[in-house]
Amino acid sequence: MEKLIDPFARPISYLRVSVTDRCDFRCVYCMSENMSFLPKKELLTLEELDRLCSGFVRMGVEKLRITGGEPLVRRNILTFFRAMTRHLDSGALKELTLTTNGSQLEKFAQPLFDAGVRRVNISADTLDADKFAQITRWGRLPQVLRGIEAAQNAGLRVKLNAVALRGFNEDELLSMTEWCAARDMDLTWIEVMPMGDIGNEDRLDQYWKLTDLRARLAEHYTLTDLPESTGGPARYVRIEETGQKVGFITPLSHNFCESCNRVRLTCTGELFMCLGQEDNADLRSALRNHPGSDAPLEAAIRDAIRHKPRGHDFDYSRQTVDGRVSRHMSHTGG
Ligand SMILES: Nc1nc2c(ncn2[C@@H]2O[C@H](COP(=O)(O)OP(=O)(O)OP(=O)(O)O)[C@@H](O)[C@H]2O)c(=O)[nH]1
Ligand SMILES: C[S@@+](CC[C@H](N)C(=O)[O-])C[C@H]1O[C@@H](n2cnc3c(N)ncnc32)[C@H](O)[C@@H]1O
Ligand code: SF4
Ligand code: SF4
Repeated sequence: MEKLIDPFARPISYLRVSVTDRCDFRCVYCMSENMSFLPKKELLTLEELDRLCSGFVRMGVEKLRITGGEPLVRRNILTFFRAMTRHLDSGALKELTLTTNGSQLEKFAQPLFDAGVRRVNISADTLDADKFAQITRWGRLPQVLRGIEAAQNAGLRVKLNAVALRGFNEDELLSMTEWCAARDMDLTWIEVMPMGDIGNEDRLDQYWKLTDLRARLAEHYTLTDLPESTGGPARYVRIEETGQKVGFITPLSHNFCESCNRVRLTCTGELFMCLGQEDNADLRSALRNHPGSDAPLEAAIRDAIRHKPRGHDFDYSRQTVDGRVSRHMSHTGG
């Protein structure tokens, strides 16, 4: 079947899927404490998610990243992971992976490995238990640490994702780097993005520029730029002293969109062609209106890809948050 190519000749081979907007944490930069969630009937069923993802795989998607909200709080989510194993077995899908807050990994790490997952990105912005409770509001660090350990014991490669927050985790730059190095884990820093109204938090105050973070790291270690890219916004360096990889996701200070290879599906079946734009296509109707045939769904996907924009419009340069998008990260799936 003909592969998906967008108007800027970028092949679309990576689908990020948000399987729920719910979460057991309330990270201050992501959600308000009294966040309201979608009614269950709005969500795609696991069977519908399977049909959609399988359609994308037939059209050339080779990497599937499951995210949310917290993907592992979606009921029976393992059924979905196990259903995707058939695409790994056939060779059509090269990677099945997830981004998680780690809270449920003690229970899920082994079954995920058994379903074919080999790598997992776990989010943790601090290794201090009190600060962790403060930033996640509802999260508890020891539970996440047990989850990380379970993931490694199951054979999953772990990458830690940390949002760089000025005045919050600046002082942990070296200790977190060393903690990850000691456990053979890579570490990726993310700049905070203007997604969704989360009440009184001001992301401009929280914004810690990664060029500054990198310069501080370079005062202590020898950094070698790595040419590799996963087609996403992360750029990587190797720390020569520890051998580990450190990534920088700089959506605001670096333009990486030219090599974009991804689109994202929300838990309600909207396809967002770009994380930083509002334009989306309703795939749920194409799915529900044609239960017996996948052709209308495939046509809707192709049509959507024809509208993929060149890039995002986030801009902090004038010291106001321009180009912000109104939906939450947990809806689009960070
Ligand atoms: N602006 C922008 N940010 C993105 C995009 N994809 C990922 N991000 C950001 O990067 C964060 C981390 O992404 P991950 O879920 O760990 O995935 P990744 O970095 O693409 O993963 P790998 O490269 O496969 O390891 C996300 O939560 C987003 O904040 C994108 O397409 N555009
Ligand atoms: C939305 S979460 C979904 C998956 C899972 N709940 C987790 O936390 O890993 C995915 C990633 O988005 C990041 N994130 C959430 N809100 C963000 C924001 N406003 N700016 C930058 N990153 C954000 C989180 O830190 C996390 O690494
Ligand atoms: S970043 Fe992840 S863990 Fe934190 S509130 Fe958002 S979805 Fe939940
Ligand atoms: S901002 Fe949009 S175009 Fe740029 S990398 Fe992200 S999804 Fe792709």
